[in-house]
Amino acid sequence: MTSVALTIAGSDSGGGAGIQADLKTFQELGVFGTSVLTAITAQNTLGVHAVQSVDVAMVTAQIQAVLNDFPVKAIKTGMLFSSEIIEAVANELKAYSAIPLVIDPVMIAKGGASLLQNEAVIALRSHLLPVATLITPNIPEAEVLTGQRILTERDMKLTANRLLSMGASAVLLKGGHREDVPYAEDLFMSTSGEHFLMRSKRIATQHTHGTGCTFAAAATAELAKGRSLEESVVTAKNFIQLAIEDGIELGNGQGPTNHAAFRKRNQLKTGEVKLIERR
Ligand SMILES: Nc1ncnc2c1ncn2[C@@H]1O[C@H](COP(=O)(O)OP(=O)(O)OP(=O)(O)O)[C@@H](O)[C@H]1O
Ligand SMILES: Cc1ncc(CO)c(N)n1
Repeated sequence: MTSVALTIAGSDSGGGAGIQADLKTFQELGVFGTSVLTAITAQNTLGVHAVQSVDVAMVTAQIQAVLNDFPVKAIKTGMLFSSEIIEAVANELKAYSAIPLVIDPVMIAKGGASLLQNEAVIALRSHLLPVATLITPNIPEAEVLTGQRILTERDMKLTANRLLSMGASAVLLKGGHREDVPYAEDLFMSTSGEHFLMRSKRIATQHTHGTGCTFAAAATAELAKGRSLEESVVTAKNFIQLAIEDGIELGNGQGPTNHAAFRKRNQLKTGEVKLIERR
């Protein structure tokens, strides 16, 4: 049977992030993608030029339309924009707690534009973090969620632990923003005690628009296929590594990654991503 995943996120007219990145990633990983739009952004590789949120009632109607009809096996949230939308999403998903839920706590686009209203951080923390099967913050997002500064690997571990104590079942803290190390290293930690770092070569490129969305969407697709959390994040890391490595130079700014790279190579490049400190 075809595996189905749902993304609840914002539209990126530039196609590299948001709903568009999620649907492309689902498709590349062999999963049927459904979507609920929370906001529309007028966006390209140079930045976010305008944002308009979707009415809360319309967000709710989309979620009901999808979940009442499709056998959704994993759900991902991305840009949620306001506390009203966060509350509505949390409320609608209450009846579906058996479906794995990946929360990508999108706050700020790479160019600096805000994709989440300041006061909505509280709603994210209180309504979605506690029901997350996996939360995938980047370093600045994890700092906002916990109030802890992250400068070192030790800080990453302390912060991931803090996010678990705030209610998430597992945390994947992305290290893309750490410029003090020559590699791109993400930390996985779960309440079951599992813990490892995923290290890959840091690629020298400015074309990293949508890396976070793509990573979380790949993990969601794998969960929809019934893979374990650990397998899903490892595949997602391989997927994003190849997508960045095979970047397609489009636009005049921070370009998108190549969502087709993983399938094109048709295999995991073993050795590309190292798992370290596995416990
Ligand atoms: N230059 C790079 N080379 C290799 N991997 C990278 C690079 N930059 C980011 N990554 C990887 O991409 C994934 C996404 O991390 P990142 O911290 O960039 O997310 P993000 O800031 O949420 O992205 P965005 O906001 O653009 O969606 C992580 O697995 C990270 O290790
Ligand atoms: C719509 C949207 N969602 C998420 C991001 C974060 O990459 C973005 N730039 N745009």
